[in-house]
Order: sequence, then structure tokens, then C-alpha cells
Amino acid sequence: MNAGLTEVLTTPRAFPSIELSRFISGSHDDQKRFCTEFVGALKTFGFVSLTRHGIDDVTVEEAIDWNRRFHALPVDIKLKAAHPKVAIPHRGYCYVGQEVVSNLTEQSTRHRHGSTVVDIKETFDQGLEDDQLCLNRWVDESDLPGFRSFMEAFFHICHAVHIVLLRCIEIGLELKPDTFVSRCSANTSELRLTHYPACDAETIRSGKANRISEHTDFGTLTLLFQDNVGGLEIEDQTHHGTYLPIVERRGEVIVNIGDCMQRWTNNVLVSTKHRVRLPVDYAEPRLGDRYSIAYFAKPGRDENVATLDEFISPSFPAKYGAMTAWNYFQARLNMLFV
Ligand SMILES: O=C(O)CCC(=O)C(=O)O
Ligand SMILES: [Fe+2]
Repeated sequence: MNAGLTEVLTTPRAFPSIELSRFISGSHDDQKRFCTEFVGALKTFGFVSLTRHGIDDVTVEEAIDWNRRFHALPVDIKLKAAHPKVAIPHRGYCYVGQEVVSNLTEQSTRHRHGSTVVDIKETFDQGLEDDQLCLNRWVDESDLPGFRSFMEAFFHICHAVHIVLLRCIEIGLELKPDTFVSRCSANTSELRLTHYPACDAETIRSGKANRISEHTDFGTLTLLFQDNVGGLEIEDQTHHGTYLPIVERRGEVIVNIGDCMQRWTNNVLVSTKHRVRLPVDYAEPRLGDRYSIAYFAKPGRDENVATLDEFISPSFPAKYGAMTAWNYFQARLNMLFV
């Protein structure tokens, strides 16, 4: 293990993969069983892999391809859609080093080895098309014809999956219908295209940089689509500080719990730390490009992200106080842009 780096298990531990079609088109009993398994996996790992999730492989491949094509544009074109220097509005293109994720955890990894730990990634963030508070930023249509319309449609596809998964969690936790769904009907989620450029593997191995540093996601759930390069690691909930490599499987979407869901459920569902570093047993000197897409699903901006009454009892007092989702996200995002 390198100095200052947390341990990574070399043998990937069995990580659950379940078929969402069991909920979408199954009998009432299949649905119940699915929800119990889904919530069980989320309680254990904070993460789960879903297959047969209703988004066809061609659409996911096309989304990854748009990610490649966007990031292959010359920087001066990408900067037509530049993310502002400040955190809000969280829209548009961020160049490598603009966002500092290593600021995000309590035990900040930012100054490991006496210097800033950078993330070797560039990103493009997008919200709902008619969100007046945070307007999307696009390159010109002639720079990448078809990009905007595909991405706007993909955003809605992800929203639909988010709502289905919230229903599954409501059932799995035996909550009243709409407990979560009603809090997410105003869609303020964010879709992110990430490109991790090729780099020397040693830069990552030595701990001077990550593809993305340890962090938790902010919202309700995240839907993550990856190419086949690998490198995602999640913190083992039974041994904090130890990371489990997640080996990617074709056709899956990875789902993970975000901080708002942790707050609402009083830590019944925990927002697991994760990061992207080297693929398992990687011995090559160079690391190739990697592309992923994250849909950071969020509650409506005016929703309260305090612990819900359903999760409070004399033995489990509320861990999280009142705050609007908007104020919570601003506070978290401000840590990323310094
Ligand atoms: O690229 C990945 O696999 C993970 C990305 C991620 O965790 C994030 O953007 O929050
Ligand atoms: Fe993340």
C-alpha cells in the first residue's frame, strides 16, 4: 500500500447485481421481492448494479459516444459552454483541475503529500432544459449537431428511472407511497458527462492524483453508466477506509445512495464514499481514457432535507436538521470550487 493511501481489497467482494425488470413487469410478489433485495443491497453497500433496467444498450452506448465526441472537441469550442468560475450555476464544461473533489470529505485528502491532490477529469454538467434558475450551457448546434437534443432526451429517460427506483425504496422500506417521489417531482437533477483523460498510471498509483477522489454524492440517488475501463472503488461499509473495486458489467447501471437520502432516512441508507483510480491489478505504465455518465438525482429545491419523521424514534433521534435542498447543495458545491 502506498503511504497515505487507503487499502484496496485485491479480490473484488461479491457485489450484487439485480434485474430491475422484475419490478417493472413482474407480479406483485416479484415486485415485493425485488424491492426487499434492492433495499437490502443498498443497506449493505450503498451501491447496487441493476441490469434489464429499461434503458436499452444502444441508448447507453450512444450516450457514452456523445460523451466521447463532446470531450474530443477542441478546448476553445468546449469553453463556449464553460462552467462559471464559481459553483453556481453548476452547468457546462469544467476543464481538468477546475473542480476539486478531494475537498469534499471530512478527512480532506486534498493536501496529501503536501500538495493538492488533483482529479484528472473534465466534465460537462446539464440540468432540466427549462430550468430558469440554472440555465444549461451548450456549444453551438453546428459544433456538435444532435448533441443537445440527445442529451435533453436522455435526461428525461434517467428521471423516469429515478422515480421508479424511489418507488422501489418506498416499498422496500415499507413507507407510505410517494414519501420520496412527492419530494422529487420538481426535477432539479443533474446529468454529468465525465472524461478521464489518459495519463501515467504512476501518477494515480503514487496517490498524487485520482481520476476522481473519495467523495459522496449529494442527492437522493445517482445512476452511473460506465465504459469498460474500470477503476471505480466503493468504501466497504464494514471496514471503513477499505475500498472494494467494482468490476463493470455490460448493460448495467450502477445505483448509489446520495446524502439527501441518507439524511431523510437517518442513516438507514448510507451515502457510501467512492472514487475512481486504477482498474483491478493494473500493471501497465499508461492508463487509457475513461468515460462515464452520472445522473445525480435530487429532491426539489424547496424540499426539506431534514430526517423524516418516519425514521425518528426515542432510540433513533434525528441526526439531520431542517435545511432546504437548495441551501444544502449550495454549501456542498461551494466546497468544490475554491
Ligand atoms: O466515473 C465514475 O465511475 C464515478 C463518477 C463519480 O463518482 C461522480 O462523478 O460523482
Ligand atoms: Fe460520485
